[in-house]
Amino acid sequence: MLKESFVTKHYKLAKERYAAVGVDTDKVLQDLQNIKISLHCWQGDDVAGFMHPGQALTGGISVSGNYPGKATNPTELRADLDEALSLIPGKHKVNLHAIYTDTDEKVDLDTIEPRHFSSWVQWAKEHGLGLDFNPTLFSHPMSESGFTLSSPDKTVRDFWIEHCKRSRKISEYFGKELGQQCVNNIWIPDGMKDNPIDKMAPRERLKEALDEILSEKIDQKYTIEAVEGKLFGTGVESYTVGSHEFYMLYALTHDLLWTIDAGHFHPTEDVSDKFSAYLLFGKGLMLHVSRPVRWDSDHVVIMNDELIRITRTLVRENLLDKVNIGLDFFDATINRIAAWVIGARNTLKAIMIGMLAPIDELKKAELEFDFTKRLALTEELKSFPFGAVWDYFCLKNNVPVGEDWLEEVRKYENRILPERQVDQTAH
Ligand SMILES: C[C@H](O)[C@H](O)[C@@H](O)C(=O)CO
Ligand SMILES: [Mn+2]
Repeated sequence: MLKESFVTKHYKLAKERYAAVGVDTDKVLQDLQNIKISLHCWQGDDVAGFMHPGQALTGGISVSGNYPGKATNPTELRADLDEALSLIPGKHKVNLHAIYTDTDEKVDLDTIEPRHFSSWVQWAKEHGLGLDFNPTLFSHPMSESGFTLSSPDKTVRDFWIEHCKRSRKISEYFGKELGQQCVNNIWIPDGMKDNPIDKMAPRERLKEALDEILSEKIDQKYTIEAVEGKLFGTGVESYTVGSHEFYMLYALTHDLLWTIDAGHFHPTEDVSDKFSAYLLFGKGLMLHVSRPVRWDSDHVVIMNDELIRITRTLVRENLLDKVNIGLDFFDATINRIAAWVIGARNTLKAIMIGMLAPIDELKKAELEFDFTKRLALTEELKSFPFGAVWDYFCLKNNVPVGEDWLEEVRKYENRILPERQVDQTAH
């Protein structure tokens, strides 16, 4: 374990080094303190949820691995989230899916109500957390055809419209109870494995369904819809009804958020390039920070160039108050709590790295066509002592510095998870 005096001494040196290029590290730490990351609950149980135990994961997404000890009920999931959040500096949000109900009642997606999530609200209040929400339009008999809101079958469409309407009410409830806006993110898996004859009709049906879902006005102070497109999913390689262009334009014309999931584009696309293009016209974005490896594989977020490009863009272009940042990955080959901690700490650290730069000076150099200075300075910054600033941020937030958090996860794993293994085999 690093001594407090060691971390402080190193921070002082780093502060001096950054001051030499006009960067105020104390101000950066203040700004970083205000950043909220929405932690996706579904990393804790491999996107299973608690509504329909044993239901297979469908919708063209999949989780690989079978690491022992996954959460099997809301109490366990909240305990795991508590553990993860205790290792992540700052105050954050938790992102729930509709299948994460906490109730003894027999309830389905078209009958859920706010009260089925009251324990989550209670918990969020106790921990000073915000909540986000997602209707779940997959892993259900009504999505078996591969179509939900765009289905040609009216019974199927109506089921999902009802579910999405109810999800809005749950989001509104979260927003009212917690005093902060809840983002209600709609993603549907609809699409076709092979070439369709008609790409227009499913999109017309999706548009009509969304119009119907949103027909009741709800105060955006409490909740706002975000709509998430995708290039393709497994089994729907030829056509995705909710494509990027569809949702970008829907969000723009309906005063909503457009969700950009870093794993949902062609692997060579730079998603950070889309922020300024959209935000010149649109209200805001929901960002799903993920890591696609060759495709939408939902790997745990690491500190790679893609992540840095995303966070640097958010900082340099002053977009942090227009972009809601959430995580979206699911890996069961490693400890699930560690997965949250690694992804969240990396995202925060990458935002901090974006902030640790003489941005005004770099913008001035660019305006003056001094591309030599721009390149020289940005390259030098890559070896500045940002690690010492991060360690100090962790220390100030009373969370473990450096790799010490892993020891905490191991202790939790040894104390808590074996009991679950017994339970899981017993069922
Ligand atoms: C489980 C989520 O709804 C899902 O990850 C969604 O956000 C997505 O990205 C689907 O590929
Ligand atoms: Mn996503």
